[in-house]
Amino acid sequence: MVTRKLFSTFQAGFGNHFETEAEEGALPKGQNSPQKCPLGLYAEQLSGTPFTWTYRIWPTVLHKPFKTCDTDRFKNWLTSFDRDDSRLHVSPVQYRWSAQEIPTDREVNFFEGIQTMAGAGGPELKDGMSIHLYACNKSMQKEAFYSSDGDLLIVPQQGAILVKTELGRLRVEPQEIVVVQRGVKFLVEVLEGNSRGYLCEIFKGHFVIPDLGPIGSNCLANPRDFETPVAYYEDIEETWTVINKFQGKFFSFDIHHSPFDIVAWHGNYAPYKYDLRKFNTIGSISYDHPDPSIFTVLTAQTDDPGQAVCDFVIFPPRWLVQEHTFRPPYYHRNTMTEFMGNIAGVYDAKEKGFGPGCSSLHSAMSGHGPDSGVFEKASNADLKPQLVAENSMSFMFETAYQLKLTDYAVDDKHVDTEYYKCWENLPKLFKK
Ligand SMILES: O=C(O)Cc1cc(O)ccc1O
Ligand SMILES: [Fe+2]
Repeated sequence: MVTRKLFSTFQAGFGNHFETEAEEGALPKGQNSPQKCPLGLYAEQLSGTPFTWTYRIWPTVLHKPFKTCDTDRFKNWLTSFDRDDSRLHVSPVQYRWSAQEIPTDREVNFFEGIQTMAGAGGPELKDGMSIHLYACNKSMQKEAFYSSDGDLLIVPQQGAILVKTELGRLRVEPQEIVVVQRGVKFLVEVLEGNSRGYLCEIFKGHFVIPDLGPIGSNCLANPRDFETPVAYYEDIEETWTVINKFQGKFFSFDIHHSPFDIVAWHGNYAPYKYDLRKFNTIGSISYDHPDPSIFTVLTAQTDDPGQAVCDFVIFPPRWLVQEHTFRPPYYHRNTMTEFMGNIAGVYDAKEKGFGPGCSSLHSAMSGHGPDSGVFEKASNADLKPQLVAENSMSFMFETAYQLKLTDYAVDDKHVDTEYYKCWENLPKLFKK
């Protein structure tokens, strides 16, 4: 018999220990591993760490043998950046790229449409991160995926997607993000056809909300605005394939049932989504331009305090009121590496050439800052309160690692080879 339970609710909070059951009484009371689980379910622990206990119709181990996967399907997804690989390039150039094209002549699902841009380290020692674009037009069917390599932060830019995970379902649209952790099986349905966006994969640790320090108890991304799904299951007996990325290689196995068969779970290792429009943005109310670390939504830290595997930072619509200040970003060089993307609208440091879907990279210590048009305007602006980036949303993946670039990223087909020209007209203003 086929049963589909549909729930549209979610659990609010960040990193909470949640418990949820799609059938009454499915969660064991007072213990994790009873001699016999309620409703004849199998107990299976998913340790990330932290941990989640799942109660499912079939344990994960019940599958046909692992096979190596048709590697061509995922050939643009690179994972290990420390290996000697002729497809990787080292460059301090300030890069800007056009949006990834969504194929029109063939069907591509979410994972097949992943195009790696840059990365450092790899999953072997669980240290590093990588950045990708995705572009797809097809929903996945009878096929699910899990990564043994790291956690994925998905930033849709065009097209709402349904992220169906073992622990529940999340509908995610542009201006929202979703995090799916290592090991969690999931598939992606394209709800509006053509879809694209950005991905950050971290091989170390997990994303957390940043410590607020002197900001105190609230602002930035408030914990209650994170949404974790409730349990959802399918009791369907038919052949499914599960694809596994393991140390950058792709494997698969067949199972005789839907992998989305977890009837109840409890724990604090679970996917979540967040609506970037809920971000409580703070800024200077006196003078000067603060570092955009105050716009950090999520951070994954290395072992060195303040050095991030990845800070996920956004540039939402906000008021600028600073007096006697050059209000856009200052010119700077940075020990961190800054990858930026534009989800919607205009980024205030770049009036032209960085439209929605575009990306840029400013690597460690490579100078960058506003283009000459923005410099001219902001140096002479009447400094009344100003709403910037109205209806816009840009973001940055900022990392302490030095990134290597892929063939795609250095190919002139995608690179804005004129990028350097946006600074060329900066005038000499020096007068003795
Ligand atoms: O380079 C960028 O556009 C990102 C950025 C913005 C800002 O306001 C200050 C520093 C910084 O790196
Ligand atoms: Fe910068």
